[in-house]
Amino acid sequence: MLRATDVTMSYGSDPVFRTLSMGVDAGEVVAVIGPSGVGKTTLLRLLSLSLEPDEGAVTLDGTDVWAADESARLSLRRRVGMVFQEASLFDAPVARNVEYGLRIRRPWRDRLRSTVASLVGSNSTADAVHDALDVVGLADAVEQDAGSLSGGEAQRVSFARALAYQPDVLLLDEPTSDLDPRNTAVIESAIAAARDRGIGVVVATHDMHQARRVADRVAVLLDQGITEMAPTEVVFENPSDERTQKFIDGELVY
Ligand SMILES: Nc1ncnc2c1ncn2[C@@H]1O[C@H](COP(=O)(O)OP(=O)(O)OP(=O)(O)O)[C@@H](O)[C@H]1O
Repeated sequence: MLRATDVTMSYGSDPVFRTLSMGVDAGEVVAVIGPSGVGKTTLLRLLSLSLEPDEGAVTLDGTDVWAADESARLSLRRRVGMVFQEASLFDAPVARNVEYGLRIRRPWRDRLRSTVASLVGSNSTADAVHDALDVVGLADAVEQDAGSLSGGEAQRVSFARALAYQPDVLLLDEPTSDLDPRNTAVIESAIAAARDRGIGVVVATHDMHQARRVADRVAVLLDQGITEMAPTEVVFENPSDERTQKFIDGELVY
């Protein structure tokens, strides 16, 4: 569904990727693993359609995103949600924070439709907010002020905000690196719930155990490219690339 093909990318004269290719399909979880500084965040920015590659193509359902005009690109971008390493909520009730994702991401026609629906008593926005919060175990926190949440709860609300508007693809950048095991488990089960709803999920993580727990396929990012992309068991049990094996065995020092 979402694909980067032969992408080359540099910051100034510093190359990050050379002819990198990878993708995610609907209803699967792909984990991107690799050492710190290898380019996981840069890859997610490419997949979020906010960073244009120097060369190569990023396509969503076959449409070349950077060959499309500005308004088509905006529509494509709306189909992709992102959760960052740190939650950034504003000081308002939890429900308002989750709703915010719906408001900024939906095209204006949908927004108008949902405003009209709420006027006639059918409140699809409230349902979507409640449903997304339920997935992260915070349905009871709708009225709570976001400023009073713990770090882990705030991250769960960030996830709910991204989930609420039903993206086709969800990108997660180290979503649990600051969380305790309980909040990590909640986010991991929310990842599975997103997958079960047909969303394609890409999660960048430095935690190989997490990749093993959540992913259907794993992409290994090393040496300015994907050295291996395969079903999770294959990558961990029987990788075909020697560098992948060394990375997984902890023998590659960066
Ligand atoms: N805006 C930028 N301008 C210049 N260089 C950048 C920029 N963003 C990232 N880089 C460099 O590109 C490389 C890849 O960075 P990136 O943040 O994508 O890696 P990462 O794998 O996500 O790292 P980490 O796991 O530490 O977050 C790094 O060398 C980084 O210093």
